[in-house]
Amino acid sequence: MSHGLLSGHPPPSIEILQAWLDDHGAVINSHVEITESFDGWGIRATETIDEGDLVCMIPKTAVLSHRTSSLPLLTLPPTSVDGIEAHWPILQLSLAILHELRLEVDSPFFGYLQSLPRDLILLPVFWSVEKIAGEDGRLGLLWLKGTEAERDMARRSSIGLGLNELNTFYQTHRLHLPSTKYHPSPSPFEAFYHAFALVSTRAFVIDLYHTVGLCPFADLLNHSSTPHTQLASDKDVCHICGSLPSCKHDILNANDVPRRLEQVPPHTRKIMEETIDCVELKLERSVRGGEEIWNWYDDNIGDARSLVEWGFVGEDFADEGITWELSDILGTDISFKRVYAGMIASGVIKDMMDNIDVEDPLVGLPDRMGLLSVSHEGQISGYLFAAVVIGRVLLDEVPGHTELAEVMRDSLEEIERRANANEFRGTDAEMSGQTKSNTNKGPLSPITGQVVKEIINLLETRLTKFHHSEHQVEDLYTIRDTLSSDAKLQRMAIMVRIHEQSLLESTLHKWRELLA
Ligand SMILES: C[S@@+](CC[C@H](N)C(=O)[O-])C[C@H]1O[C@@H](n2cnc3c(N)ncnc32)[C@H](O)[C@@H]1O
Repeated sequence: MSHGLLSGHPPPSIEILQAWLDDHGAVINSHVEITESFDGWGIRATETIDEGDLVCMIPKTAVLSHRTSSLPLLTLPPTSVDGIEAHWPILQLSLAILHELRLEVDSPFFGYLQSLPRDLILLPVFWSVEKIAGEDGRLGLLWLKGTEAERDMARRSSIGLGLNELNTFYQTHRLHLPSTKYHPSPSPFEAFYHAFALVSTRAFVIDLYHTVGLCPFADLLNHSSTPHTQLASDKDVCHICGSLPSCKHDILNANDVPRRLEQVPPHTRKIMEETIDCVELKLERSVRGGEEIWNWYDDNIGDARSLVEWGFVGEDFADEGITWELSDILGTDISFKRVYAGMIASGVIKDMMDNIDVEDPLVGLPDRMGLLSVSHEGQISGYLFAAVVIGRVLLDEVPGHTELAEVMRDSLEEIERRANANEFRGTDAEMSGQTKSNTNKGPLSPITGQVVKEIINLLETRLTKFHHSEHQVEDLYTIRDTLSSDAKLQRMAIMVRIHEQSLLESTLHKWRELLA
């Protein structure tokens, strides 16, 4: 079933978009052009453009947000979904876009809206809807079983962005959307899904007033983890009227400077009074003529997040890796969680990690505190290691903090020494008499042996959660390559699975070697 929006209009037109951008005061570098890329559009340089030059500058009045849309402001509904407040801007923007799409040519944003993808973007959240994603979606979801994408979807559902939550939200609001000339009756759910997918794949955080919005032209840039540019916008505007310079809503400090602008140097404040508030894309490195200009969408976008939020699987694979929840390791026993929380708070885990001085350690310290993960380099996070020691090895005999810290540190040192010696033997077996110490021979100490077995067990269990977990990575490539050409969703899902399975298996191999 179709969403029924902009049906009967000619296909997206670059000329109409360009005329609309001109009318709205957008400044576009004369050496860039819209080009075909990834089943859609992207932006390319026609000549070399230097670092620091502008790609585009879009007045905030041309940003489509719940503030610039004519949809009356909605109030936050009472809801049983925890955390929906944080996602209210996304849902509100989705409704605003739906309203503007329902206005069709009567929307002041029509010249922009007509340029957006017309078909519903098949994000995994819609894959279970048979009439939308069909058999490809159903089978694709099976391939996502046990992957980070499945966990990410569950997390989004818990904060109000799953399919059921979207349905409940739209069910509540659809009757309150104003009738329009072209859509006198409420639009079907697919129409809201379409608007939501546009937000998920192309909205930016704008500022305190607009919160999130669609930024015409800037949203044409495709993503890379080695981008040329990223969107810049002054965020600290007045949250009531959106003004960047001082306004009547401001609370002033003793020097009559608005508190929100205290950090801004006086000459910059003066410039703000005289210029139009815009969002900007400036080149952070130069780009050669003919090259596509890449944007940066967010930190930590790996396969799974990229698929769940943007509907594609890139080549970057650069997020937090494979993750666990604390309850996966410690169960529901609150006493283990207390001990673990105490170890984090007292900095013991960080100290333990700081003491390890080997090349390419098996256990590493991730940027995010408390992250339980296997990183893309195949490193177990120090937090995961600690949780395994506390919850799976010491079991009922959890000793005091000092003793526990010693057990963990000794065990980690033994593991890293052994791994290092294995590496040394593996790479330079002929060199004799250079084994680093006697502790690198013979069986591991009982506690360390147990820790290693538990980590192996954790990784093996994760592998069994996959759909058809008996398949080897080579089998998966074969399955992917023999899929019919229209099985796009399954193909993406299998790629996510292949990357995660390969990472788990190579990590597992290193830990099994410790027992060999
Ligand atoms: C902000 S839009 C970029 C413009 C979009 N290509 C268009 O035609 O309108 C983001 C969407 O572009 C596509 N995209 C962006 N970067 C990509 C990449 N590296 N690989 C594949 N698709 C990408 C995805 O469909 C994504 O949801």
